[in-house]
Amino acid sequence: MSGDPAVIAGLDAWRDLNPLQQPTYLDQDALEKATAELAALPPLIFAGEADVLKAKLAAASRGEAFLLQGGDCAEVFADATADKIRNRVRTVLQMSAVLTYGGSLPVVKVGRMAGQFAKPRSSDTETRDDVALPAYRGDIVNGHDFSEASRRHDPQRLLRGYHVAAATLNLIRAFTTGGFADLRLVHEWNRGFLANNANYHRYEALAAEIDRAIRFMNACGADFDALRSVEFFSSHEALLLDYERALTRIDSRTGDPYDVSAHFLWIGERTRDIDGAHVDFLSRVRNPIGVKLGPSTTAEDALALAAKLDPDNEPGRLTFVTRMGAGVIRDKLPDLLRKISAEAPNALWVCDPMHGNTITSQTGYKTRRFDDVMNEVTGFFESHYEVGTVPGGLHVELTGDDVTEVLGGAAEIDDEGLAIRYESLVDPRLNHEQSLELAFQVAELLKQR
Ligand SMILES: O=C[C@H](O)[C@H](O)COP(=O)(O)O
Ligand SMILES: C=C(OP(=O)(O)O)C(=O)O
Repeated sequence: MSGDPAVIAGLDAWRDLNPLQQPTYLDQDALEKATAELAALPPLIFAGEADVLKAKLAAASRGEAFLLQGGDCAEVFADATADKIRNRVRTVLQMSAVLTYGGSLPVVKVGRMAGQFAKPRSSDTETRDDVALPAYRGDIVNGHDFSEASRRHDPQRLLRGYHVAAATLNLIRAFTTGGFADLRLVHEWNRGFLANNANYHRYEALAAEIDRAIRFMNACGADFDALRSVEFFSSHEALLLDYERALTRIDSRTGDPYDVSAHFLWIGERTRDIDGAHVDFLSRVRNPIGVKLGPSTTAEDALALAAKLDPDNEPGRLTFVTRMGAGVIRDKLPDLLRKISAEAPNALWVCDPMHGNTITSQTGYKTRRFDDVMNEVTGFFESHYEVGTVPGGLHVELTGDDVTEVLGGAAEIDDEGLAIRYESLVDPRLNHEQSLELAFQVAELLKQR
């Protein structure tokens, strides 16, 4: 038998399991060359950092912390600019300040960033004016332009994805450890936003309270070095198994495999088949991992996933991300929680209020209503409070920019308003102000714990 730890760990078993939602590469040699190059590149994260995150997620599952995971639906290579990355980081930091202060809980900050490049699609093709081309599957697979050349699945994009992820993560690390994330700048993060918006006024008031508390503690002689930097982790859907496999390494400390493309990886709703390739692959790496649970999830499905992905019930290992839809969460989730919590007591439960609430606007945009998003979050908290389990976090598609992709919110974006700045290439994201509004409302729900 081979002594190769990757073989022993079965890291290639997924190849025999007909993975869903994969690109179709016409040139297999080019794919092999690209993945060999990826496999020789340095890791994007260290296994020890993934372990630190795991311990923090374990705290969240016990109700001692709260997970905030957010970022683009699909990161775009051309948008990996300093401004856009800073805006997203700042949005997560501001939301986190609101949640920490309002909920009196540490917030674990995880970006859907530095690798969220691949998208599962409902259809393999997109048709415009009788021309059918492969669907856009994210910048790591093909281009968004509607031409044959752009939509071709190109393995070179795997390498570009790695380098853009590395540059993004580098800047995130600089922002979050170099002083930008210092809690004493809580006011600065709000600078430049519309003065006449209720959510920004509300944020200013909260920032003033935080300032006062900091000044008080300062006067008491507290040491504020710890406020200078924050821990900020990366995550993405582990969809492209050629990419994830090439970035999976054996940890020299423990001899265990870790997927070093991000700290946290999740399995999407479309690829969570218990016998499928994605579940098999992520069951074999030691990162903290998540799995999305949509409205069709049965207790048996979730129990089987827990048994396979987290057979030892390891604290912080498994996160269930529910995305039921505002209309059904109160019917579905309490029952699921009752049936699963005894068998998987250490699983962390997180709410994704976006993916069950997608609609098409009258003007033809793929959108969501802010009220539905909020309604699902409220249903999530109510379900946990009813059953006595822990509502442990939030997973949202958001941007730091002033886009108009989600209907409603304090700015009351309406059907016509969507056209003003609809920039997402796949799913609609909360803009900066809607994200803050969500955080304020979630802080209120956290207070009821
Ligand atoms: O982000 C989630 C999915 O990739 C997305 O909702 C699929 O969108 P589609 O139904 O337009 O393919
Ligand atoms: C595709 C996604 O979600 P889901 O798998 O829940 O549909 C996503 O989070 O990008």
